[in-house]
Amino acid sequence: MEKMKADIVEFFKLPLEEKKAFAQLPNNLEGYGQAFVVSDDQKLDWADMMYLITRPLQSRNIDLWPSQPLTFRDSLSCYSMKLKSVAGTLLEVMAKNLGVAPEEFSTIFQDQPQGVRINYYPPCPRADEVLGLSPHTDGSGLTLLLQVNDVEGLQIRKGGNWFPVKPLPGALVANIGDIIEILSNGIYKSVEHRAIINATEERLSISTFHGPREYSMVGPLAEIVKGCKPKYVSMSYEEFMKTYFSAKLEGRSLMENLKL
Ligand SMILES: O=C(O)CCC(=O)C(=O)O
Ligand SMILES: [Fe+2]
Repeated sequence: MEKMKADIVEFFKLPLEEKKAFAQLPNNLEGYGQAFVVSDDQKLDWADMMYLITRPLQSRNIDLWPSQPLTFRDSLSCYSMKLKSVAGTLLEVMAKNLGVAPEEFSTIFQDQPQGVRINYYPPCPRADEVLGLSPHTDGSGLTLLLQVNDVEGLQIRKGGNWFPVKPLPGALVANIGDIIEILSNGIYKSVEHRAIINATEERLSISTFHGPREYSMVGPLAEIVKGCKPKYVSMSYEEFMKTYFSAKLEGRSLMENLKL
C-alpha cells in the first residue's frame, strides 16, 4: 500500500509532457486524462485522473501503465492482487448476508474484473466554487477506496446532508456500487458521494472498482425476488455501462431511472 501511494505521488509530479505519454486515446477512458466528459461545453470537475484496467489479466493495456517511476507497474500489480482478495472476501460475506448461494455472486464476479482510478485533485484558491468530483454513485459492484494523503475531501450523502469521510492511515473505504444495489434488489444501497477541493493542498485517492464479468446480465437476483417484486430493470452489463457513462454525474438520478 505504501509503495503504491509513493509511486502515485511521484507519477503526478512528473512534467505534463511525460504524463501525456500515457494519455487516454480518443473515445477511451483508459489512461491519463479526465473522467466523465460528456459534452464540450460542460464545466469540468477540478481533477486529473488515470484509469487503468487491472483485471482480468488479459485485459491489461500495459502500454498505458506508467513506466515512471520505475516501480509503478509492479506496485500496481501487487496492489491489484491484494485488493482483489479483500473484495472477494467482502463479496462472499455480502452473498451470505443476502442469503444467496455464494456461487450466484462468484459467477457474476467471475475472474473479478477490476479497474483502478487514480484521482489527483490540485488545490484551488476558490475551492468552494469547484468540485473535485461531482456527486455520483459508482457503476461498480464494490469500490475499495484508498485516500493516498491525509487531506480530507471525500464526502458521503445521507438523509440530504453531506458527511466527511476522514482519511485513516492504512484503511480502505468500502463503497457499495450500483451493481450490488441492483443485484440485491435494493437491500444494499449504492452510496452517493463526491470529492471536494482543498484551497491550499493537493489531494490524491485511488478507487478500485470491482464489477461483473463481461456479458453478464445485471438484474435483481432470482433468489432475492422470490417472494417479492423486482425493483430494478435487468440489462446486460455492457448496456448498463453505456448508460452510466453517457449520463451526467448527478447523484442518484441514474439509479432512480433504473427503478421499476
Ligand atoms: O477521491 C475520492 O475520495 C472519491 C473518488 C471517487 O468517488 C471515484 O473515483 O469514483
Ligand atoms: Fe466514486
